[in-house]
Amino acid sequence: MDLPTPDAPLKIGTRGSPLALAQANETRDRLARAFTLPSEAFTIVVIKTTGDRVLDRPLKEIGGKGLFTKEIEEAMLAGDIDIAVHSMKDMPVEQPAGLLLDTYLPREDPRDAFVTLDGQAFADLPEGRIVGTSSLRRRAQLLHRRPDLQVVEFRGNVQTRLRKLEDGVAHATFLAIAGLNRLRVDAEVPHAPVADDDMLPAIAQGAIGVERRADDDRAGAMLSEIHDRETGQRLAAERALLARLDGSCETPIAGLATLDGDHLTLRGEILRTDGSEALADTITGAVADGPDLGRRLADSLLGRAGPDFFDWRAQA
Ligand SMILES: NCc1[nH]cc(CCC(=O)O)c1CC(=O)O
Repeated sequence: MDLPTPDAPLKIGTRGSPLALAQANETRDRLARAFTLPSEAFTIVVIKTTGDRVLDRPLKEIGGKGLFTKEIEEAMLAGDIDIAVHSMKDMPVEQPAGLLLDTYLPREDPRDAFVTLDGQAFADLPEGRIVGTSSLRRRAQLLHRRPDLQVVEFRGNVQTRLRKLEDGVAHATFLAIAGLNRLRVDAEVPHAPVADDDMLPAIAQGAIGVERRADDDRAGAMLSEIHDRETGQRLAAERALLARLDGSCETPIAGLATLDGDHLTLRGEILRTDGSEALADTITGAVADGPDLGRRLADSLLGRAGPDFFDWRAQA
């Protein structure tokens, strides 16, 4: 294998947000360590995506899959970059022809963080308060558990959201703990972890995936050295559940797989967008059967839901 050098570096494509850059840097550092290469043997190429351009509108209005990935995947197919680093929870279950997404870094804490100016717990939020979130899943879970709360649209990076809390736009918001940890702001942002029993996270939350061209053997060989097998096993089950439910990151679906030796437990939840109804179920089996467990859990949820449950299907 011809390893990359500072003169012929491996090009790592990523969005330019602080979290995306942290994830790209982590990928570069893991590759450099695995092959004892200097970090100059890699270059990080920032690519602006449609999703980055339209920050003023709710994501669900813009619609369409691959909002944050299209330009990056085109650059990879064109050979302008060699690999691309993604938050797996934002990734569609299928990739464009010619691309593979089967390398995962060790997963961070998958739970959500409840963020308020004083770091209080979710359970202590007084009645009638305003919560800011742009996630359909968090909105639906919140309204289902706490119909007294008011939910307002909330976007932007961590600093923007904290400023909105200070300005009184909302009393609380939710962020993925993984994001806070990877940005190394977990000490500065007052937050309390939300137990996954109280609020099941998004499918693949906390996991970073690395995509490559299917015919790029060098990238394939290099990525196999940094792949985390257990994260791959958990995501295989979770993403099979998502695929069968026909969801995207903008639908109220939650799911989390955990491993105990050869044993896998997969929990899933689907909700009506307005939170009026939630269905949850758990399935357990052999780790090797993860994708099948995901499909079976989806079928059991779909069977209980009935045809009119899925008002979100029309939302793309
Ligand atoms: N949809 C945005 C997004 N995509 C991944 C993360 C956090 C990191 C992760 O889940 O890996 C976030 C922000 C958030 O939900 O707080």
